[in-house]
Amino acid sequence: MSELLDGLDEQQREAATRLLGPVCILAGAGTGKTRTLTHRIAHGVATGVYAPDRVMALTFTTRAAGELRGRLRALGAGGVAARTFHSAALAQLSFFWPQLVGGRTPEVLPGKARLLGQAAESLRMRVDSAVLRDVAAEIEWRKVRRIPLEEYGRIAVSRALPPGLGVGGVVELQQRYEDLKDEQRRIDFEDVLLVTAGMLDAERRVAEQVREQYRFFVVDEYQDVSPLQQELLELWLGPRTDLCVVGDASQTIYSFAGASSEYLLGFASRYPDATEVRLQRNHRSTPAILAAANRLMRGRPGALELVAADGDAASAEPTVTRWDSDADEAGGVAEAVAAQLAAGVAPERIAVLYRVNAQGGVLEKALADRGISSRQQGGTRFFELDVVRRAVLELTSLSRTGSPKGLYETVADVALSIGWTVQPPDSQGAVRERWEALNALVELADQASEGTTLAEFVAELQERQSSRHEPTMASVALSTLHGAKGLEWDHVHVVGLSEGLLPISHARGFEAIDEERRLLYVGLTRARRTLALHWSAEGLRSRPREPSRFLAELRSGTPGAGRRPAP
Ligand SMILES: Nc1ncnc2c1ncn2[C@@H]1O[C@H](COP(=O)(O)OP(=O)(O)OP(=O)(O)O)[C@@H](O)[C@H]1O
Repeated sequence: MSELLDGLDEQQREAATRLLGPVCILAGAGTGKTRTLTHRIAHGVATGVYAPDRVMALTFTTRAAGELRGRLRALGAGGVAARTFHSAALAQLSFFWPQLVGGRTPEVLPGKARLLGQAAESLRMRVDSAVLRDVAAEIEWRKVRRIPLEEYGRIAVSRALPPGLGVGGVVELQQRYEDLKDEQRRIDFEDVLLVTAGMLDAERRVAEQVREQYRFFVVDEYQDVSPLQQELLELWLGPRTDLCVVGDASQTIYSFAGASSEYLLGFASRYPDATEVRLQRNHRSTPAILAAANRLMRGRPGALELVAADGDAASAEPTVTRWDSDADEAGGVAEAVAAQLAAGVAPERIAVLYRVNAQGGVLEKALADRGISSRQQGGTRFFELDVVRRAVLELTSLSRTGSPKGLYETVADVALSIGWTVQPPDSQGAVRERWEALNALVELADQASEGTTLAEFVAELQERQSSRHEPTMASVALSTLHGAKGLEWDHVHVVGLSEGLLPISHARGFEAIDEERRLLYVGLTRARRTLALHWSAEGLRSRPREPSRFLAELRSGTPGAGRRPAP
């Protein structure tokens, strides 16, 4: 048996050896989806079942595509295409457009706001940027579901539309936006998929050529597929069935963007001959954390019962702490983080998670007040930080002219010239962040394998930049629950577990509340070793708050719940 299968558990191996035909891998949080997927592809390539350039691995984010590419390369399957739906479609569109239509491919709009503003102006509608944002969201909602504008006009009456416009206004604005876009020969993000699907559907030659190129398809995080993406996937496949999907219905947290776990859960009925494999052995968290996570999802469609791969019976129960106010909560969490750091935990192994971005600021400050550096996920990207840009620029030019020193010394010299020091600065905030960033670059150079040249190192930095694969900085992670998807930390704090924050106040109705439940589930399952849940009893202007309904569900049978953590 190929040694690529050695590091897999039994269920993972079963999934990784089913190389042909329709395969559906229902995989819970922390069960090693990416490992299974990448080893499956690499196994297929190593055994000669797949020609690497005929495999297409699809993801939903650039970060996930980059991670997949990196892992496949490391497993000897670097020739496999790992792309987002969007980039795969754009590549095909750019290739076929000049042949079919002639001329250059239409420019893709970087966002909708500007053109929507022009559309509103030409209709003499007075709307502010918040309304334009809401209308842009409506356009996206409609297009990823493949709903024509006329039909949208009929269903929009039951949608929460931006104030002041009415259904007629929203439809009119959307129509004008589409017209302007056509006049200017531009397309938007969703059009990339719509136009590519249209092209494949209408032009047999194009469909045949694309199908000839790609024979085996793999989709990661399949619970996030939208009707539009599903349609494109079916067009890519044609009559063939060599499709492997991996997903977890309990982690569907992008319904607002069109994600639907229906396709994942309905796979077996669409492909009656499909092989279905369930991954339920969780390699990440302790049994106590998994018990809480399982309780939260019990009875939900597609929920998988997670079992700890290493059953450490002595694992600590998740704690629940009530605080008097948000400020107390932030201070208390910062104290708890300080205690974890003092006990020797590395900062990058700790995360504080919350529902909305705005909650991050107060936490960042509370941590900084205690001399703890933190980093908000989704803040300024690593490679966009000023010092990192300068360092990459200098390293790139040095790689061309050549450097007399070894890789580590060269990178350290460049970092020193930009302000890095061997010892970290005492101060926090921006100074510390710059230091951490340069230090992360120096560490990358330190960890590079023996004999890596400067040119190779620079190429790796560029690959990391394009795939958003950021090096780890020695700081505590602050992240929204959405931003935490796919990540893991030893110690996780989730704050704001009160009604109105989680579930968030605008989540009304069973479906919307269930999406909030799944968001919390994603948060809980990020924790490897300890999980601390927090809520505060007083909101803005001293308004009293109730604990989140989800806490009651987690609490049942959780002995440590309801108590303050031990000092
Ligand atoms: N067979 C295995 N043996 C040991 N560790 C494993 C195995 N499979 C996965 N892991 C580890 O378990 C953790 C979870 O794996 P991974 O991140 O791939 O899971 P996932 O299914 O993508 O999780 P999620 O959906 O929750 O983000 C990782 O730390 C990974 O290294």
